[in-house]
Amino acid sequence: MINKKTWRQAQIQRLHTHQEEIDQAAAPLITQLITSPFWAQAQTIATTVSGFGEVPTERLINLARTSGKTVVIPRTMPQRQMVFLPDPGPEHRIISEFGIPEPAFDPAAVVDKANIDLIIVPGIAFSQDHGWRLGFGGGYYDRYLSDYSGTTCALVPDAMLFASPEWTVEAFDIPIDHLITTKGLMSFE
Ligand SMILES: Nc1nc2c(c(=O)[nH]1)N(C=O)[C@@H](CNc1ccc(C(=O)N[C@@H](CCC(=O)O)C(=O)O)cc1)CN2
Ligand SMILES: Nc1ncnc2c1ncn2[C@@H]1O[C@H](COP(=O)(O)OP(=O)(O)OP(=O)(O)O)[C@@H](O)[C@H]1O
Repeated sequence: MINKKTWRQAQIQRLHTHQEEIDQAAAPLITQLITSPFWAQAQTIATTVSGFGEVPTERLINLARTSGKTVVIPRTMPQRQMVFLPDPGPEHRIISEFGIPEPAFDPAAVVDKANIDLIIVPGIAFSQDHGWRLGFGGGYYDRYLSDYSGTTCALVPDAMLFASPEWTVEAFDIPIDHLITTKGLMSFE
């Protein structure tokens, strides 16, 4: 098996060439998400502000807000830690050193992970055998999810879906509970 870093770089390149397909998959994937039981049951939802090669999340953020849910988005912290804060909206986000719009840090506003009902986890590749996930390589979500007990899901366009992991699954990797794919919902709980 080729090394994880090489495989990740190739997959990121691949996603860049599939941006149109990813953008087109967004609407049907989001429809599946908002009609799922775990969406209905979630009051506080964590998602990301998407970048290039990712499923666009802005519409999803708006849909959650208009259905009265609280949307929290990540802020990266030193030592590859991450916290979630309420989304202040597009105009009030601050661009991080990685180029990702984030909420300003306010210790009093950090949302405890026990109070996050559903985390929509970003990634670049997912496996349909067990819901394994590969991200951009920061390890932020693996660390964050290691003691998270709520529900996780991911929006997975075809270019991110693999029959089994083509990358190396490691001891710290946390599988995703529900993959939302163009072939339907795949649950691993
Ligand atoms: N839209 C979005 N926001 C997100 C994530 C995401 O995947 N998507 N994250 C999901 O985790 C967190 C940020 N993830 C990051 C992952 C890696 C690096 C990083 O250090 N990149 C290095 C190269 C890493 C390496 O190859 O070792 C760099 O850019 O130099 C930064 C942020 C939080 N916000
Ligand atoms: N629970 C953890 N505790 C400590 N270190 C961890 C943990 N999980 C992952 N790491 C470290 O983080 C690094 C990156 O992990 P990995 O390659 O799985 O990232 P990723 O899941 O692709 O990225 P991300 O979660 O940021 O999207 C690894 O070198 C690993 O040692």
